[in-house]
Amino acid sequence: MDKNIGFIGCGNMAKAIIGGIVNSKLVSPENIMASNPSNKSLDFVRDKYEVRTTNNNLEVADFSDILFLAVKPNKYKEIICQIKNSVKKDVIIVSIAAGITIETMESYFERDIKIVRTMPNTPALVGEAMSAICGNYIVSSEELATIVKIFESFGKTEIIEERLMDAIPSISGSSPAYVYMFIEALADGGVLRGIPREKAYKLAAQAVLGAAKMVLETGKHPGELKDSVCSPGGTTIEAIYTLEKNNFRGTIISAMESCTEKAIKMSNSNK
Ligand SMILES: NC(=O)C1=CN([C@@H]2O[C@H](COP(=O)(O)OP(=O)(O)OC[C@H]3O[C@@H](n4cnc5c(N)ncnc54)[C@H](OP(=O)(O)O)[C@@H]3O)[C@@H](O)[C@H]2O)C=CC1
Ligand SMILES: O=C(O)[C@@H]1CCC=N1
Repeated sequence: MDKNIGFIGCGNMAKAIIGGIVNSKLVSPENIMASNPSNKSLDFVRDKYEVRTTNNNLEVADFSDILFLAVKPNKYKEIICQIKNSVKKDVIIVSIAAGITIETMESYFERDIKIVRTMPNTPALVGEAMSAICGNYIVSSEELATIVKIFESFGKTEIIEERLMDAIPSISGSSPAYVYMFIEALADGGVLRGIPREKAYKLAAQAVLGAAKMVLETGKHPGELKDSVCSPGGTTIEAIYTLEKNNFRGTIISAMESCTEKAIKMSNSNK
């Protein structure tokens, strides 16, 4: 792709996306530039992915046809005020922040500007991100398709109505964290019974990967797939009974509600 892609902020999420894009070879490293106040993560992406780096956000603003704002949500106002007069006229701004609406970003820019609001996740680094995407009224369908192509270089995408964006962290943006906790718990349970820890992580993580692939590739309902694991009178149904008694599903849905409430609160407070 013949576009310059910039990243203001080079933390966990920017590093994952840069790694995903470079690994996919969609864009050549010299067409990617990242800025950050401290050098550690810049040195990392420069050494590992051979992308351009700078401490100067304005240099990235000036360079980019597509500009990712990869800072914390509470920095968006400050960053947009800093760069708004330095970005290219037709730049597409890509937000990856939880809890910042398109309307809020438009108000920070104080003029018509192309904005695509997204919610990716860190598995971008291994080409397995899940990203929700929506554009503002100025972004054409071709421009949105270009952004989707970039996100598809490091994972899967869904176009989502903006009114649903505050619910996306709970299901795919933040959920890798709970899945890691689940994998850690599975491994601990194995270690409790004498399975060596490294083998326990592999056994647990591959079981989660395989189960996720079954949902995505068979198209079967997760309940049907669960039933096929539960031999009558067998081991699995004992585990299911314990999970149900301990409100496994209710606990996950409650956690997701907390996540979404936080995103809504952030969207309101960032206005
Ligand atoms: N982590 C995740 O799983 C996901 C995160 N997101 C979103 O991604 C965004 C970034 O999150 P994440 O990567 O986790 O956060 P990090 O804290 O890892 O990264 C933020 C980066 O911004 C840098 N920064 C701070 N101030 C400035 C500035 N003035 N100019 C340029 N860069 C600056 C920080 O540098 P320094 O450390 O030197 O201060 C840091 O490297 C957030 O908006 C978040 O909502 C979205 C989906 C998933
Ligand atoms: O914790 C956060 O706020 C960010 C957004 C989604 C994942 N991490």
